Amino acid sequence: MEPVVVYGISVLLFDTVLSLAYVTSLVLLQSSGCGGLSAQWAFAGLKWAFLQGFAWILAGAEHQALLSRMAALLCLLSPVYESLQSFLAPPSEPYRDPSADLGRLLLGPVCSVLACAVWEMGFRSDAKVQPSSNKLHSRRLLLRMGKYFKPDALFIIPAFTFLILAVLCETLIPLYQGQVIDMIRGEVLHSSFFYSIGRLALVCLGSTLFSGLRGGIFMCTLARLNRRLKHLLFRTFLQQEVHFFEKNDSGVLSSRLQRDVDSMGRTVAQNANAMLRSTVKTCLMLGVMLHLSWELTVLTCIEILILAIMQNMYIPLSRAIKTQIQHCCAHTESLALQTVRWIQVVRSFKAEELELRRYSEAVTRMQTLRRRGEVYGIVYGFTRRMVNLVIKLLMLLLARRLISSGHLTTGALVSFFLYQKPISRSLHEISYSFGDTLATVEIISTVFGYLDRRPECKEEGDLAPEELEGRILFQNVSFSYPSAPADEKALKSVTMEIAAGKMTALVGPSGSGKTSCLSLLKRLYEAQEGQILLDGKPLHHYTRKYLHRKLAVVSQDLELFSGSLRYNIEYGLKGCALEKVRGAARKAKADAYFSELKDQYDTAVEGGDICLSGGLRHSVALVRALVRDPRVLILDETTSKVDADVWHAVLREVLSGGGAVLLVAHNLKSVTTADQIFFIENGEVKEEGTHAELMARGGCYHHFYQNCNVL
Ligand SMILES: Nc1ncnc2c1ncn2[C@@H]1O[C@H](COP(=O)(O)OP(=O)(O)OP(=O)(O)O)[C@@H](O)[C@H]1O
Repeated sequence: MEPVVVYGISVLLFDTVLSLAYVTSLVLLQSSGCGGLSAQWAFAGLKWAFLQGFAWILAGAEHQALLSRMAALLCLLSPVYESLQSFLAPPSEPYRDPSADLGRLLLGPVCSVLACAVWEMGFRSDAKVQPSSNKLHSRRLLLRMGKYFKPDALFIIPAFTFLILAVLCETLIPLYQGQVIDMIRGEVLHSSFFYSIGRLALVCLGSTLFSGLRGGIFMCTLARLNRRLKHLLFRTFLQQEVHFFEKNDSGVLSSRLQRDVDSMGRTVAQNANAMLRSTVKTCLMLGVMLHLSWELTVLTCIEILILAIMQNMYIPLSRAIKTQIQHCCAHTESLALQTVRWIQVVRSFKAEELELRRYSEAVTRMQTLRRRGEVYGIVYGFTRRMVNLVIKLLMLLLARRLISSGHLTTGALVSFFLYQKPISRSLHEISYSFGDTLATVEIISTVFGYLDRRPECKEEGDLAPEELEGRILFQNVSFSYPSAPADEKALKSVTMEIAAGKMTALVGPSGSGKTSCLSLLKRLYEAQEGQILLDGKPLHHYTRKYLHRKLAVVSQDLELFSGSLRYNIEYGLKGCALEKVRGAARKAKADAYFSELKDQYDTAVEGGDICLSGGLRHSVALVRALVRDPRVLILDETTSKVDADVWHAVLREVLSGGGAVLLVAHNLKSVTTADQIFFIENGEVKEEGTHAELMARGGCYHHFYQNCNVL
């Protein structure tokens, strides 16, 4: 036998001995007029102290909490029952002191054991299977979640007030209905009958009104919470370093932002609402039911115990399925998103069939999981109904006996039955909400994990000087990508100077490290060794906003955002006048083309009115760079696609203003005019000089140039 059962039985026996002693003394006390409610409460306090002490001596620390709960129940049940009886007693039949009824005193321990079993086996099993550190973690997360509701305190307080008022009204309805039924026989005055009807109508109206108000305010609060959380999470995403987006799939991130935030807000708010409503309702209803018939209440408790055990078996299964479906959903969504986004790649590899198969497999898996969940639900629902049916039959038999013996009126029986369904629903709701909240803990933890994530990059500085020359110096820069092993260096001790007013070119075979240099300049990554200086100051000392204005980049992957042409050109610049946009386009010799479009600069691009060709997209990117008045213009592999006129116009514009141009090109023809060329191979600067100097040297650049020309 489990030690905890032995301890439980021992505490029960001790309680019985104490109760017997009390009953004996009650007979004596009542004869001297001292056996009132206060005496019962005093005895309960004394008994609690004894039982606690007994449990403390008897059991070890791991069983203390359980025995304490049981002792509290054993002590509280009887005085609470008697107090409720005195509270609910009609004025015509005032409450008499608790009787020295041995049977009723022994019923206390039976009910306590039942209630303990319901709680420990039915509702607390979630907590039991979780290690205590997890429990603490869950509690901390839920408390933290509660803090996000703080700005809505003004909504929450009235919402909870309406909730309690609605529950009070709901609880009174069946009681008043029963009383009206008892009056229907016409043995009471008309005025009393109509008073009862009016009272019933009033609580019905109150319940509807308060429920509506509560629901409306909760919905409103939830919408506000959702908006706040989504804003916070999206802001956190945007602050993360590039590596974060390489590690995390975009589909999964978007699903976290939409689905998970919705789900965590909804679940926690709804469950807190449901738990509070159901707890208040259960306590009130239980009190009234005990008052109506304790025998029927015991039967109801037995039904609840069986249902709780069944539910306890069902919830972990359904929760596991729910989590699997959620993961599967995110995976399926990400598969579809990836395929649509990279449709050109998919098509060029003729991989449509493959992608379709992968997607179908994911959908089938999701369907299988959903079907399995539904089967569990059906079996569970069927068994629940069978238990309900059997208990209902037993109750009818018992009720017949009670009514014929005069212990119960028909109205009271109707009231009791009217309470029965809501009470089991309330208990079911409490345990479901509890389990559901715990199931959401994983989602909450993931979302909070993102919210707490600090970007792994240096804090931005505060330098933003009016004047900037645009001189860049790479000083012994070594760098390996965060996703690559530390010894796999993309750049190895690179030292080079990009002079202001000059055009510098980075040349080298594929994978040599050219783009890595640009990524470091854009501060997408941080170098592990060495530093990059801009006008003699480390790059990270400047504000990011300033850097992105002064160092304009035209990269290989030209992403245009949905929106107008103007939006794409002034992207990220606040309050940029149209004239400035036009001016930049004029300098890049693109204004004429843009002005011919239907809505000129307001023409929607990227999924909008027009689809720009590769060359025009590059023109947009060049104008976007020029509109910032950059001191350093970084061009990554753009020459092959852009119109030569536009390209030369842009270079002239920057160089004539004394700015620097850094060019990364495969088309070596465009670098022959550069003032300075750095030849990079395997992440190292192998040669530097002008085209003529490097060709004369006959080294790596010379070979590379010749190979490229041959190709
Ligand atoms: N995001 C990344 N994560 C890990 N390794 C990367 C990443 N990007 C590039 N690399 C590696 O870093 C090295 C340098 O790549 P980089 O893109 O800088 O070369 P590149 O000279 O610009 O090549 P290309 O001309 O083909 O664009 C290569 O070995 C490449 O595989």
